[in-house]
Amino acid sequence: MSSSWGTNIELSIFGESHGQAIGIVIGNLPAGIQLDMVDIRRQMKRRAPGLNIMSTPRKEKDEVQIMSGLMGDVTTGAPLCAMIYNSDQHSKDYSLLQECMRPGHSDYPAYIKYKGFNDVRGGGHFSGRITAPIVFAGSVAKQILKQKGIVIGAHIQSIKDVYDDSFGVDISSQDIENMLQQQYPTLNSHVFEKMQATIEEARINCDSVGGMIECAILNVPAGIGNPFFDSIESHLSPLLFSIPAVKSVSFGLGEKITELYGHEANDCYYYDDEKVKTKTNHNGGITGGISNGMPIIFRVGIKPTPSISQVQQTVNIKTKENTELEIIGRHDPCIVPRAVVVVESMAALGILDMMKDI
Ligand SMILES: Cc1cc2nc3c(=O)[nH]c(=O)nc-3n(C[C@H](O)[C@H](O)[C@H](O)COP(=O)(O)O)c2cc1C
Ligand SMILES: C=C(O[C@@H]1CC(C(=O)O)=C[C@@H](OP(=O)(O)O)[C@H]1O)C(=O)O
Repeated sequence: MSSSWGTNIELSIFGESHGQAIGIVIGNLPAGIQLDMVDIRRQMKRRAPGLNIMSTPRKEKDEVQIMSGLMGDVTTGAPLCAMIYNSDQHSKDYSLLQECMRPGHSDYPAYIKYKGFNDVRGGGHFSGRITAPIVFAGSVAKQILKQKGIVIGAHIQSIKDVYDDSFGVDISSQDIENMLQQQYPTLNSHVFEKMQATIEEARINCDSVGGMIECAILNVPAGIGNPFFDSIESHLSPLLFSIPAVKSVSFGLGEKITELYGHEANDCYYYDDEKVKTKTNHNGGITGGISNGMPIIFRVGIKPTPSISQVQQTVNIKTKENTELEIIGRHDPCIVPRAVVVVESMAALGILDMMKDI
């Protein structure tokens, strides 16, 4: 398995859900960056499991231990290595899953690829748990970007068929900061109750639900990105698709833009004092693969959590028989609320990697 990424900064993630620890090494960070560890802890808590009934009951503190790259709270320029020890593994929940393949999870393709040696416990290296170190790295990236005025924030766009509003063309940094005061950010403050009820109904029915997350990256100057293979879309998408359970990524209006005429889809320019802006932002702040100075807006679609406790049809890979599976154990009835900060983190890492002069 290769778990490395980056052209400017270098990321290498490691660990398994039921192993001793998970973590990340971040190479090529600038030296002399003062990190706000209180903010990092707050970001880690936005993702941490076990906080309420919308989440897996697995209890992990997700406390980050820095092994290298910091003196005091200031980066030294050496690889920044962060470890998070696992403490609440219930590995016996996975005994049957060594042979009965969970529909929708990585078990079957991973069994084939790794010849049955892969660790299925808690999802092993495929686990959503591996997004904890991503949130650490993303929080560092967000802090570096913030010093350049770049602000990133995401909200729950939908849970199943319950929808929040979408970002407006004139979304400001202050709006993002206000939105992020909520543990589970939405733009319409009334909608989360309905979302929560939808998640709870699925949970009670031994089922799960998915949804969408919308993310805004503000104040990226015009001119970042490249045509073709290293467009902003091309650079961010692999990171976003790396988040377990992500099934779609779209920028601006996404697929909806295909329903419009050209005169509706085009974002017309105007001068606001000396700054060039667009009246609409259907292209999500990117044209020709390059930032145009408007907010970069994208959406990520997350599938319903695969591990559900209803009876499902599957195969036993050892006995080579069709069988039924009732999964026991601890699982998120919906991944979306905990993944909001993961999406922001991936966005921050992708943009930081593209801004080579930072
Ligand atoms: C934050 C987070 C939490 C997750 N929690 C669970 C979970 O409790 N149970 C589960 O089966 N999958 C969970 N997943 C999703 C699986 O890890 C994912 O579906 C699986 O690795 C297969 O990958 P794929 O869905 O991208 O194909 C979670 C994902 C994330 C990002
Ligand atoms: C622990 C986390 O989520 C885990 C993600 C996960 C999966 O299959 O992705 C399966 C579950 O693991 P376990 O069976 O050990 O409880 C979740 O709890 C976390 O996100 O920190």
